[in-house]
Amino acid sequence: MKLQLALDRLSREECMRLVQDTYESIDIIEIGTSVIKEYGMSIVREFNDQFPDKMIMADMKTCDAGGYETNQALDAGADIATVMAFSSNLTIQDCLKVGEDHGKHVMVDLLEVDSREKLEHLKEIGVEFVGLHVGKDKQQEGKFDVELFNLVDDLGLQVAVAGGINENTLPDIVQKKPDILIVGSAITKADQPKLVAKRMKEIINNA
Ligand SMILES: O=C(CO)[C@H](O)[C@H](O)COP(=O)(O)O
Repeated sequence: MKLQLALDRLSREECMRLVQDTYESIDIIEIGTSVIKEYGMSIVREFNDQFPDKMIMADMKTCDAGGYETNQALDAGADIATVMAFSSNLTIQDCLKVGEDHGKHVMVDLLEVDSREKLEHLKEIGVEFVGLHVGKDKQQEGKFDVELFNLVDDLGLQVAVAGGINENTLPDIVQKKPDILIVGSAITKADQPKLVAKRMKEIINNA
């Protein structure tokens, strides 16, 4: 299980400081959608150059022009790009093809998806890696809950999880053994991000 630090709604300098602070505890750096919208691919390039030992996810949240956008992210140095599950099959398949051509990964973000049928369909069209995700706004109604795992049970997919995960909810979530635990605000808004990231990594390692 890997710990991914999600950088959202932060300046370039804040992102840099947070990664430096938490460096020892994180496995993957996520350049969040809001940060990509602010700085574009240049920040993906910069973080890839600065932190060659870490994987980079560019949270593109692509929903159209899949091949083009995935190429942008992977060319800039991202190891993983994201596409939304509600996109057309053609969009998702174009993203997958570009990922394959680069020898890199594409994660299909399941934001607002609650049908098992949809998951089976994604699998049929070649999807191997999905993200169970409670969106930032939806978190007002409740954060990531382990029941969400029912959507992906026994499908043989790689699974990332995200949506307000914190130190209190992490112990239950790690019991489900997702491949990637994506944590944003619980670390980035903490008074001591380094300490929180360290404790979360310990919970993951001890699971
Ligand atoms: O993709 C995202 C928002 O759309 C975030 O990366 C994800 O939700 C993790 O951040 P947080 O832990 O703050 O919810």
